[in-house]
Amino acid sequence: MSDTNASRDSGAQNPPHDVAVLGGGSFGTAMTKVLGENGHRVHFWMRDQAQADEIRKTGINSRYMPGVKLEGDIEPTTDLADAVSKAEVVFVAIPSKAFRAVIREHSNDFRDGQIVVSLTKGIEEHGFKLMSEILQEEIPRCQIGVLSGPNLAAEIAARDLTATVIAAKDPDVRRTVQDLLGCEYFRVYANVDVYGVELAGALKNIYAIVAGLASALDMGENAKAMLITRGLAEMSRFAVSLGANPMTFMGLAGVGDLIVTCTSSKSRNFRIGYAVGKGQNLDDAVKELGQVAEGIYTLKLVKERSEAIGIYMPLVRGLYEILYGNASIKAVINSLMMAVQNSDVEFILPRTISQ
Ligand SMILES: NC(=O)c1ccc[n+]([C@@H]2O[C@H](COP(=O)([O-])OP(=O)(O)OC[C@H]3O[C@@H](n4cnc5c(N)ncnc54)[C@H](O)[C@@H]3O)[C@@H](O)[C@H]2O)c1
Ligand SMILES: O=P(O)(O)OC[C@H](O)CO
Repeated sequence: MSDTNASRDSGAQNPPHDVAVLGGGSFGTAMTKVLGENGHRVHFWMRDQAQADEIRKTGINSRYMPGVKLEGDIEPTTDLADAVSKAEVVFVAIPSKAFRAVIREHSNDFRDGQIVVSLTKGIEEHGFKLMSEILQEEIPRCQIGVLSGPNLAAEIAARDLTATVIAAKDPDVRRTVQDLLGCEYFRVYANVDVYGVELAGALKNIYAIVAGLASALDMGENAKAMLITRGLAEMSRFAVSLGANPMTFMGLAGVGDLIVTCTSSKSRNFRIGYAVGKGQNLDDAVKELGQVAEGIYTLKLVKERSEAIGIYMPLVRGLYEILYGNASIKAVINSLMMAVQNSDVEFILPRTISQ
């Protein structure tokens, strides 16, 4: 599908490139739209032939982004090897549960030095691996990056002002992705803390579910602020203990993404929490959503991991008890509010400040 009228009026300065986007869901579609509008030729891979045919014919991915027209030089395809072979840079928006399998099956199709950027905000079940670690293991000869931030797909597709973060060790990767994606409504910041940026994107989904629950129960604005702030403290404590930079959690990929997913019903994780808060059972809520809510899987993994390494995460534990342990929401709230362990200490202050 090619549209000669599609322009780079959105502000990108660099010449057009061939890029691939893997994953035909909401976020793959949103990123394809940005890249197409920036004038790049986008090889947009999805597994469903009918969906690829629809996009080729109408420019619309009606299952995941109804009413949104993809403009520009977009090539929908179900041939992943072909998409990857033509691309200078590959963006991967495949849910974490399927991420490794797809990359492994096609690992020989990637080239030495090819830039591969994960857009996925999840953790692999076995071994607590992040997506960039999977890329490193499966296609070690590629240059790897991670994109994360407060990035609701529907708002990006509507060209609402948005900022994101590209994290990569290599400055060329960071600059290339900034050039490809940046435009008048999409601003791309850079960070070297790949692990922190990526882990923040996965962790915030847990607190979005908590915030959805709180919203369903009409808990009020004070409670919302408490949950977001204590969620930030909890996720930073966990991530820093695993090697992330604490400053990352003060940025877009940390507190920024936490705010947007904890305050918007456009977040699928928030919607799962809301549905459960209104009395729906988790499986039914997931079925009704019909899209991925990574937080329900991340929650289990983070609970196990935090207990294994001795990091105090009361919100994670409480949500786990509600979603997987049949605890009543009221009982969990009560135990969280009355907990004594650590709860009266907001920060462990540096000695110079506390004295
Ligand atoms: N939607 C957003 O606002 C948003 C924003 C930033 C990051 N993300 C992240 O992007 C990732 C993808 O999310 P999404 O919003 O596109 O999900 P989605 O539920 O909208 O779509 C998921 C897509 O993955 C495809 N898929 C599932 N299993 C597959 C497999 N085995 N092989 C190939 N394709 C498969 C589905 O067919 C579908 O096209 C998630 O990790 C999510 O956290 C989403
Ligand atoms: O819809 P969610 O909950 O998967 O959140 C989407 C993005 O991660 C928001 O930045």
